[in-house]
Amino acid sequence: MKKLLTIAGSDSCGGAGIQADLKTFSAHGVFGMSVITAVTVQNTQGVFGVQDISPDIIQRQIEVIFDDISVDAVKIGMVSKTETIKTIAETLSKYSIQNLVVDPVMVSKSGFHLLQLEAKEALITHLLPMATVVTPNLPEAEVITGLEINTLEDMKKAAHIIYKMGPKYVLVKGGHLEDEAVDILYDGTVFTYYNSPRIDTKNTHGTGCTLSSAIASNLGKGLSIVEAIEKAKNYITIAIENSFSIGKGVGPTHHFYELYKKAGLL
Ligand SMILES: Nc1ncnc2c1ncn2[C@@H]1O[C@H](COP(=O)(O)OP(=O)(O)OP(=O)(O)O)[C@@H](O)[C@H]1O
Ligand SMILES: Cc1ncc(CO)c(N)n1
Repeated sequence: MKKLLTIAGSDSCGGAGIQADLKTFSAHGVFGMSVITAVTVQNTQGVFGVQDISPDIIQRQIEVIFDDISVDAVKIGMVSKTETIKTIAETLSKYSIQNLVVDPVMVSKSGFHLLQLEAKEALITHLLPMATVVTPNLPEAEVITGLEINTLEDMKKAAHIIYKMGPKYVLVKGGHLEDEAVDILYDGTVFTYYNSPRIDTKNTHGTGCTLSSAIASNLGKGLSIVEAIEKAKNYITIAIENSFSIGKGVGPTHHFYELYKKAGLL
């Protein structure tokens, strides 16, 4: 079985963060491992607090995994603050990482800062150059580039600027666009479009975490970047189509829809 690692924050209500990543890994038939960077106090209505894990414990979690297990792909999500980012980058650089998906998580859908404002520079300097692919949503791409992004042309411009920061590929996600959910991949030369109709639901908690973990799973299984994103886009679209309410706010996507259907559990 392929072995996947997520380095991210815990979401107590289970729809985003580490919990979404591990569910996505399981749905892809890969073995999921986790290094927790921060514990959030979170439900479907918002994020109400955060406790960062100490850099030493983050470093040692990463080291014991890589010293023991060969990891086929890594996904990085919520990294909270500068010290955490530097620790992750320094520790990972001691190992040869095959596939690294960096989801530059900044602000939750409810508006909570999951990345401290001053940590943006560290994320750009230390994590983006290590990434196989970086997956900003529109607000994140705006913060990283300083552009205002409203159109597909703006998304392409942003992808170009982010590409220059060092990742091998950039995927600018259009989940925040009005009509269609178009994601654009840039490899330094060619733009590849991934289109899906906009699904009319409020239950989109953890869509970004789920997509980036699905991409990491597919890269870990040896798919090319274009195929890995194509399959991941298909997976997230089905997960959003079958999303559901669990509380009073923004509900999670369905990580296991296809599997449950096959198993007769729906
Ligand atoms: N309503 C929707 N209908 C169809 N696809 C969507 C919708 N919302 C998001 N997506 C898709 O989900 C994926 C994740 O994109 P999105 O921009 O929502 O990430 P995100 O904002 O980082 O998510 P989060 O911060 O909640 O984890 C993309 O492929 C995007 O196109
Ligand atoms: C822990 C965590 N990571 C990422 C996100 C972004 O969806 C979230 N809401 N919570």
